Amino acid sequence: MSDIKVTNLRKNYGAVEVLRDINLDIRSGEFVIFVGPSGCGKSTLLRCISGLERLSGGTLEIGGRVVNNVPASKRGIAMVFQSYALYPHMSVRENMAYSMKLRRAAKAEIESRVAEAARKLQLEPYLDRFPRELSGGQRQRVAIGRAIVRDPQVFLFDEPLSNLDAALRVATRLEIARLKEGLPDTTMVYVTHDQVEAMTLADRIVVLNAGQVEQVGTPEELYERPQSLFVAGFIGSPRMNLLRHEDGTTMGIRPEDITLGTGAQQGKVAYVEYLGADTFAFLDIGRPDLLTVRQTRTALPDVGSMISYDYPQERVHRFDAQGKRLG
Ligand SMILES: Nc1ncnc2c1ncn2[C@@H]1O[C@H](COP(=O)(O)OP(=O)(O)OP(=O)(O)O)[C@@H](O)[C@H]1O
Repeated sequence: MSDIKVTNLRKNYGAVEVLRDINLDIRSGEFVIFVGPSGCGKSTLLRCISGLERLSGGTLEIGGRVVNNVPASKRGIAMVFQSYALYPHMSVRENMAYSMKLRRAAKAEIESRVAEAARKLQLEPYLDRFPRELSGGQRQRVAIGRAIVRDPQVFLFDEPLSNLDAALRVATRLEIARLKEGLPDTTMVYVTHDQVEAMTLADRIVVLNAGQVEQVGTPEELYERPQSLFVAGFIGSPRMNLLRHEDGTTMGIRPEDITLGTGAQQGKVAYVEYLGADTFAFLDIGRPDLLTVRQTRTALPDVGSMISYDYPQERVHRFDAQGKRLG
């Protein structure tokens, strides 16, 4: 069992409270992703789970055991960072074998574990290369392989793909998705600021805001039923249109839920963005913010023209003056 239970966790640096009142239940084998704006405390929470940081309050349990005072090396976890930190003078094989050698594991066991990890991560052709002879994506896979070899109960990832270029990010993201399929019992906790990673990899996403949990849910729950204005504006790109009413309540409508060329409401096309499969039209509807409309494979409206728009009432999200979801 490798479930993680966080109860009333608090973390201060001196007088500065970075995390407060964090309560989380991460099930054994679950893939959970922390997202939130820069500085909200994602990495700090991950480091508290790993044992790299001490909690200022609350309890942390891994596999039913309180680990507040258990050192990082004894928690049965492996961590993969954004900087892969491979040993430059060791081959891929040696890098992956190193932790088991330190533990004085039997040679045959080391070999079979390294071979298994290399197979899972498609690193077999590179086992005798040195890190300098690998691409960034391959290096990151070696770093993941090094962690797999240790056979952790819990895998922690801190923005593992953020140093990779766009194409490698996609390829390595798919590797991580496959890895997750191949390790169904290993609990994975992952920090990212990339929405696509969060939406595609996570069983559940934890949205953090200023050191507190804002909402926990499946990608679909967060997208379809954001419980607060904060989550509504944070999850989804381009972001949800948020129209504030005089009574303080806010109405939200996602760009893809609006149709152009129909309906009684009108806006002036301020500009359009053509992205190939998608087109974004930005309408001036006499409010401070432009209305973003996402269309797929339709003719571009003319900039400067007036156009009608409509949206189904059942796609509208409503929030009270405190930013809480209504209904
Ligand atoms: N050692 C430290 N001493 C003091 N403050 C710290 C320390 N480490 C982090 N902080 C502060 O704690 C807050 C949370 O930092 P953290 O790195 O967890 O944020 P994050 O959500 O991971 O941000 P990012 O997305 O930018 O990486 C920040 O305001 C940061 O300045």
